[in-house]
Amino acid sequence: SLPEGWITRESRSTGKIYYYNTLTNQSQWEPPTDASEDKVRASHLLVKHNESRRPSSWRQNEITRSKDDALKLIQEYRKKIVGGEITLGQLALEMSDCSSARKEGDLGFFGRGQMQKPFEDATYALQIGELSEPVFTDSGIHIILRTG
Ligand SMILES: N=C(N)NCCC[C@H](NC(=O)[C@@H]1CCC/C1=C\[C@H](COP(=O)(O)O)NC(=O)[C@@H](N)Cc1ccccc1)C(N)=O
Repeated sequence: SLPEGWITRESRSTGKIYYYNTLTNQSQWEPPTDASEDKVRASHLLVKHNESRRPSSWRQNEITRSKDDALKLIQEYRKKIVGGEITLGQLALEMSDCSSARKEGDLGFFGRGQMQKPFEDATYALQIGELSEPVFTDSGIHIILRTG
């Protein structure tokens, strides 16, 4: 069987079978490797903006801040976390535009092929316990803490 989100498709032009991930819209000729062994765990704080793919969240019905303002906010949050003033989880609880806010930003374990590519690559590049720089996805701007 294929890892989560992956299906096989037949190429219209060549009739060859290829692999498509319905979660990330990735497509590739080679069969996706089963990422079950190298899963990671992370918490994140998401700040959405008016160019986000879904500019709405549990916190704010219509999100109108600009991408620049979202980045300024994320940088302020990151400074507070690095300075030890507050933890990412506590800040995510009140400020994250993701539904994982209610779990202090915890996303649980995930493998490759599940999250949007910039988010996945940033998380896999972190050491456990390390906090990312601002990460841009179609959802908005994130700071990510790798926890597992
Ligand atoms: N555990 C999974 N596999 N759930 C599917 C992930 C889908 C994936 N999501 C993302 O890549 C980004 C990065 C992290 C959060 C996220 C986006 C959005 C917020 O952005 P929006 O979609 O409004 O644009 N939050 C989510 O998806 C939440 N279900 C994440 C979550 C919440 C609670 C518990 C676990 C996971 C994607 N391929 O779009």
